[in-house]
Amino acid sequence: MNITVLSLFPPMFDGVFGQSILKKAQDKGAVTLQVVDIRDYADNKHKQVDDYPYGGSAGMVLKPEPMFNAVEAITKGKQPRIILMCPQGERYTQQKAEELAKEEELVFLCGHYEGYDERIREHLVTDEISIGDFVLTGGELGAMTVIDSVVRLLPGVLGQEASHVHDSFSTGLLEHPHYTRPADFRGMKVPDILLSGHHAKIEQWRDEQSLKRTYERRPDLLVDYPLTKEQSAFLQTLQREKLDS
Ligand SMILES: C[S@@+](CC[C@H](N)C(=O)[O-])C[C@H]1O[C@@H](n2cnc3c(N)ncnc32)[C@H](O)[C@@H]1O
Repeated sequence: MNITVLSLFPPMFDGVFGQSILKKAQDKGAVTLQVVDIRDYADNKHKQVDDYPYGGSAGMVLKPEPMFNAVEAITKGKQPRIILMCPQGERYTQQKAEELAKEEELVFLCGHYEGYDERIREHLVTDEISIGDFVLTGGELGAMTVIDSVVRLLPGVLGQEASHVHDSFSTGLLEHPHYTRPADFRGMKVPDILLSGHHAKIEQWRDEQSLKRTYERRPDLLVDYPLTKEQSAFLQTLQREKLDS
């Protein structure tokens, strides 16, 4: 996969792209990550990329020319998804990460200041993504978040066993709890079942814990979740326990 980010602050990406899974994914050849300075595509003498809003109001607005110029130069002959980071966009989910991970080429546009000229949204982009109902200073942190979540899904990036298939949201539920050594830490003990070596029972415990955790923390995820007969029965037990408590 090739990912290009358009930003007014390219150095912000140095740390994140140069560490951990994003670095490994590049080293393995699973992804190329490129950050382009929008200012390089400004077509005026002073490399101005923003201007006052028509109609007047506080803040500056990103001009259309640099964004259009940059996208046209980068995408020559290709038709990649062009993703605008935007608090007014579709709220980002694991399902969207899985969808984007199937693409060969992605381009991210990071806004700044008060926002960007509306013609960018209307005529340049294919997707608008919000990483949550809050406002960041710029699209960079959002783009990093989306890129990280997409790249870890690419084949081979997380190693032989694709551990992300068990991650929260990938299954539709929250993931079960994890424990590691020591089995007894200051009197806080690891559940006996995990030390039993009984794989089928451990799987059942994990499945139930995943359901319990989702029921307690994110019951909204259960609304459309296709429960098995066993899961329905376990959920009813949890509901009865709640009523009795
Ligand atoms: C200060 S914000 C502009 C907010 C805009 N005035 C509004 O109210 O919708 C500047 C830029 O940060 C990015 N941004 C802010 N919040 C975001 C969010 N929740 N998700 C994705 N990008 C965000 C966008 O690229 C946005 O253009």
